[in-house]
Amino acid sequence: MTSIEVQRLTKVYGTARAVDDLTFRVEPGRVTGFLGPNGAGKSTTMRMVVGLDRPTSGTARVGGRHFRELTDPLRHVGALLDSGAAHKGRRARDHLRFLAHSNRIPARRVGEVLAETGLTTVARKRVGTFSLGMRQRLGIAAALLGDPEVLMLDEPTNGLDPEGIIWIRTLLKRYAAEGRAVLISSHLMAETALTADHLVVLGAGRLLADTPMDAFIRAHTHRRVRVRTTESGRFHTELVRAGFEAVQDDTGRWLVEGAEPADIGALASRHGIPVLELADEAPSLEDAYLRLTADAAQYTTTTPQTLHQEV
Ligand SMILES: Nc1ncnc2c1ncn2[C@@H]1O[C@H](COP(=O)(O)OP(=O)(O)OP(=O)(O)O)[C@@H](O)[C@H]1O
Repeated sequence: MTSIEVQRLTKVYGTARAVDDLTFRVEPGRVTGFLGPNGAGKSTTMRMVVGLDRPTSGTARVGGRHFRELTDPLRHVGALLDSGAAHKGRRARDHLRFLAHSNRIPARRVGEVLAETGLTTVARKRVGTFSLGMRQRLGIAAALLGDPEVLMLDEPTNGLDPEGIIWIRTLLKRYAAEGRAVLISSHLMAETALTADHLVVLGAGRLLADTPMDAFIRAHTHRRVRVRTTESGRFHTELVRAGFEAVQDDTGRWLVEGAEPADIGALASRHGIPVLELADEAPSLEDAYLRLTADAAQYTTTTPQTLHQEV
């Protein structure tokens, strides 16, 4: 089983450190979500993994080897970094045939990946006539062509329709379940929460978190209970008296921080306050991510040398 190993990886453009002393591993058997604000260094890291950019220092390896040392690299690493990479005048099938031939991949794989990505009926069309979503599917088909142990996709859902988004989610999970290493960058938090088991989060080129999804959400959010009552004012008074912190949303519901529904239900009952709604608000990946990146941005402006690493 193969992993991606990034070790003290640094890329400097001029005076900017696009990637800054980054160390993490993408383990086989799970989907790793690669998150970070625009310009955090995700694409640059991925480009260095597949040898499209040269590190200023440090290493990025696949199964212990540099990408350039791999024979027939598409058979080891499938990558989608730029769905516009295929020549516009070329037919989709010919594009894949060329890639298969140059990587000594059996020609039958071309038909298989066209079918897998839903492109069979447009295989003879020129790439220049493709929609954004079709180009994205072709990029994914190219990544899958060599039946690789490692899959690395930059924003795989870009341009995909709702059916396509479910399809790629299912495919990535299946690949991981087969023991492959899967790394996907994304800005779509709800989608990442459904797809990834593990997260690597960057901020300004540095590692902010390398942690299982559940642990990440737990570490950066509080549980909240949402309550609607007919006696809002009295309920709030009793909450405060019992030591709870609560804010009211614009629908009049109270959001009680760090509370359990049973405690809040019991409190309301003790004081004879009718409860119309009582719900556990599951914290989201988006909440956790925004909290972490906001904290990190604040921290970097004050103490740039000692950015917290949650590894
Ligand atoms: N070829 C280049 N020359 C100069 N600077 C570059 C180059 N490529 C990337 N950068 C800079 O490196 C930093 C990291 O960019 P990168 O594209 O890796 O971020 P990203 O996390 O993938 O962002 P996004 O979420 O917007 O795709 C940015 O500040 C970017 O401007």
